Amino acid sequence: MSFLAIDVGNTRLKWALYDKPAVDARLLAHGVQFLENIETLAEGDWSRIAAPSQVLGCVVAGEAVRRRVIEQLELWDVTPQWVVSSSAEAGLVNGYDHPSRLGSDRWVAMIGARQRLIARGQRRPCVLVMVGTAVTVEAIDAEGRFLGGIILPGHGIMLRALESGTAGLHVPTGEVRDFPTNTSDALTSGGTFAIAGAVQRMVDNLRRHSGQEPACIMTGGAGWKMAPSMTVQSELVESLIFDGLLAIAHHRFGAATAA
Ligand SMILES: Nc1ncnc2c1ncn2[C@@H]1O[C@H](COP(=O)(O)OP(=O)(O)OP(=O)(O)O)[C@@H](O)[C@H]1O
Ligand SMILES: CC(C)(CO)[C@@H](O)C(=O)NCCC(=O)O
Ligand SMILES: [K+]
Repeated sequence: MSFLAIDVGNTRLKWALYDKPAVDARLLAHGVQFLENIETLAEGDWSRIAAPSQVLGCVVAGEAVRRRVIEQLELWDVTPQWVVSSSAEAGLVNGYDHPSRLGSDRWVAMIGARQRLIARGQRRPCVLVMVGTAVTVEAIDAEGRFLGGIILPGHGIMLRALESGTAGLHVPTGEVRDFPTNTSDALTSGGTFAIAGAVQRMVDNLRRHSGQEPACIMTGGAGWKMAPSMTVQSELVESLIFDGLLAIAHHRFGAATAA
């Protein structure tokens, strides 16, 4: 009955094992590996967990990485399924020009966010921020339609771009300050304000569009670093991609299992 959910980002693979493919599932085990260490999974972390009966993943790291993950999954007699963004799934409608070109991590996280609001009886517009290797900021209306979103470089990419494009910006990580007075603080605050400012702008856009105050939900490996510097009130939910994978699995496998 157990269900393995996998999120393969551009830097790290995150996995979580649940007792069933359903929104009320219990977490049994979880872990994370940098992409360069994927080959250790079958003989390492995954050798210590019970064989899952279903596997559902989302991959944005490319086909070669996906194949390396599939090789590790050969440890068990299970055929993994991979989420491809579609025009509608699990209560969310996709407004992208070409729905399948939307990153599956964005799609899955939005499904997780929508599910979370509905569970609380909050049918309100929502801005979803995902802070990973890249940062995405999505707008979802009160009816569950993804209106559109933005992609910007993550903190690490911003810093590396500045380091490689200039002579004088090789400095240690600094602090976030309102008025930075040294290079380290100026760079760290610049990256942080870029992300916080982009979120503020999307919240303004969505408020203007919908005439309602949007909820703001944040997720991703570096979400906790951004949380203290946000200018809009936001809720940090570390597990949003897994919540989304559970919601999709619930629709795909759960109904059949319960019948
Ligand atoms: N102070 C900071 N604030 C925001 N982001 C930061 C900060 N410091 C580092 N980062 C960036 O956060 C990025 C994402 O971190 P992490 O690898 O934990 O996220 P992730 O969700 O696992 O990423 P992915 O899913 O893309 O693999 C890193 O590339 C790092 O550059
Ligand atoms: C934007 C990222 C890198 C965020 O992880 C990923 O969702 C992706 O590769 N997306 C494909 C392009 C798009 O979403 O429009
Ligand atoms: K991600």
